[in-house]
Amino acid sequence: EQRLSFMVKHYWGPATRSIYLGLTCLFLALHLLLAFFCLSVLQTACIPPTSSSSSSSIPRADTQNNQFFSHSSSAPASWLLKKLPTSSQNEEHPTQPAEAKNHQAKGSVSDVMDKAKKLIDAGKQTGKVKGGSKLDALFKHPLYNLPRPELQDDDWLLRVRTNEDPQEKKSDNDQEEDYLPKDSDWDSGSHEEGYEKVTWTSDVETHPPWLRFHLGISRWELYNRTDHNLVQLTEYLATQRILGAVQKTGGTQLKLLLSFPNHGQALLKPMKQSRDAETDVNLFYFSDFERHNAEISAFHLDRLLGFNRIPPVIGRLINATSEIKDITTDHKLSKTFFKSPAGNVCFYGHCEYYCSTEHPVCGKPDGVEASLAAMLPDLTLAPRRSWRSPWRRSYSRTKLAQWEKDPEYCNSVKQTAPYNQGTRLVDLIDMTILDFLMSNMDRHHYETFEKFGNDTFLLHLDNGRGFGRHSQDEPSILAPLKQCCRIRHSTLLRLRLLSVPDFRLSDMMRDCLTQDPLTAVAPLLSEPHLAALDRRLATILKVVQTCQEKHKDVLYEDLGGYDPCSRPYGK
Ligand SMILES: Nc1ncnc2c1ncn2[C@@H]1O[C@H](COP(=O)(O)OP(=O)(O)OP(=O)(O)O)[C@@H](O)[C@H]1O
Ligand SMILES: [Mn+2]
Repeated sequence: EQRLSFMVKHYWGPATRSIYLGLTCLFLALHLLLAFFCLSVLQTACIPPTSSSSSSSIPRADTQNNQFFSHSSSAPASWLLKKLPTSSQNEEHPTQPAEAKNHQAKGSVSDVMDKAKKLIDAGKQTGKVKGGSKLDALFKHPLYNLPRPELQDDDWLLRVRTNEDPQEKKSDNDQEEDYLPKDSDWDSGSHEEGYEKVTWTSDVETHPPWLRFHLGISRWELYNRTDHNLVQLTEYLATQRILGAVQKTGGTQLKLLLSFPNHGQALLKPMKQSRDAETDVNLFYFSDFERHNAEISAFHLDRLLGFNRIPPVIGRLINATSEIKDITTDHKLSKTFFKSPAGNVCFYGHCEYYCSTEHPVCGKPDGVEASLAAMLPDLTLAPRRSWRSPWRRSYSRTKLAQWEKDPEYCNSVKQTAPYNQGTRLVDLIDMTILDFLMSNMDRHHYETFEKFGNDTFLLHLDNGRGFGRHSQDEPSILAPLKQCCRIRHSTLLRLRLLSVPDFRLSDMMRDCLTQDPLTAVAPLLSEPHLAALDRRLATILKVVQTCQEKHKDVLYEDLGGYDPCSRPYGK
């Protein structure tokens, strides 16, 4: 430093020197100011205004856990090109985005600072600007950008086989099926009428949105929220020409499998009753109608909670005549079409519940509101396991389930595989929270991808029976949380964030839902349904608080020493 000041003295005049000093002071002052903003913004966002005891319940960790990294979001398929036995082979794959390598540094102090800077900008906007920017600010919050373990090759559900893949690999212990054939195989498929000729290669750029979605599924989530492909996928579902529509078997109510020209598919659930109809109080949960707007809203709610465990769902106005009746190859389905006394096109299909002339799906005159969910990869490529929920209802008008009779029920669940290790129990609690918020009593089963064994997320499929009643809550849905008194730390912090006025869950949901095409017809959730979300969120937070007053190990620590609320600077 002496040398430097000597040089400054030697070469620069006294005037320049004072400018130099002034600039240094300004630089330091700006940094102090920045630090001050970071603290204030992060603290207001993380600590709810009402709870004074809550901050003490957040354990403070002192070290940054360096084993955590976040993974690249932009080009998931490039990770799947093939198994890479050594790191040196990495260089052979120029398709791996440079970004992926840069992301290795994520989770570091500088990264947290980066996020904090962005937050300051976002924080300045909140309150001033309406709607959308609050949602942006929410998703920019560190709680929605937590460092994740770096994904290994076997953390991806599927991978693309490339020409360089040695043939003998198949004879290894490697049992996995490769997702895409070799590039040279592309041309050999037979072509069905209307379907596009497949021109995909291992290059991500050539993949349609549905394929990118499949290739982006990982061990811990169904999609990466920041992946640009999600926007393309939702647009794709909303606009693609419908080439095929057949009834999908499995389950109890009517649903259709749609096919698109580039071989993508969607699961359609039609609107069967007026959108705002509250479920009849005398109907059992298992007799309740499925609602298309519940499927759409559940996707957004799950995403807002930071889970990312529901396949993307959008709303679409379907022409029952030209987009179903005229094109279907399903004769049993086409036979159920009729014209109602009012002159509307109706159909009812074949299924266990509500598939009759008395419960038809009717257009106005042929426009039918429906939810379209992106299809998961075919079961032959990515088999799934279905698990019976330990808190499954009895599905009987008279019998009670074991969990309804035994207050110590959770103790036995906690000792039973797979709930006795890993994240399975807290994953189930996450699902419980989602279900209580939307009042879904119909979660009898859940599914996982077989490939990932027990160390994986739970798919939250089938949400059609949520959002049935806004005037009433269903406390029994919270039984797993109440009985086990266990919750992921990150989940709890996000729930608290969503109860802060700036990020109120109902406001966030309203904003998310306005992005859906069907909002043009009518809001997907009425105001009473949105208000019910805030009320139920408060109930969940109260249940957790009661747990914390009675028990010690309520929080499942998943932040790995990273606490975005108490230590915004890492060190
Ligand atoms: N997006 C999806 N992609 C692929 N398969 C799906 C998707 N959503 C649901 N499924 C599968 O379709 C089956 C039936 O769907 P769903 O559970 O929604 O119908 P349902 O009629 O409500 O069933 P149930 O009466 O059993 O509740 C599910 O078991 C699930 O495995
Ligand atoms: Mn169902």
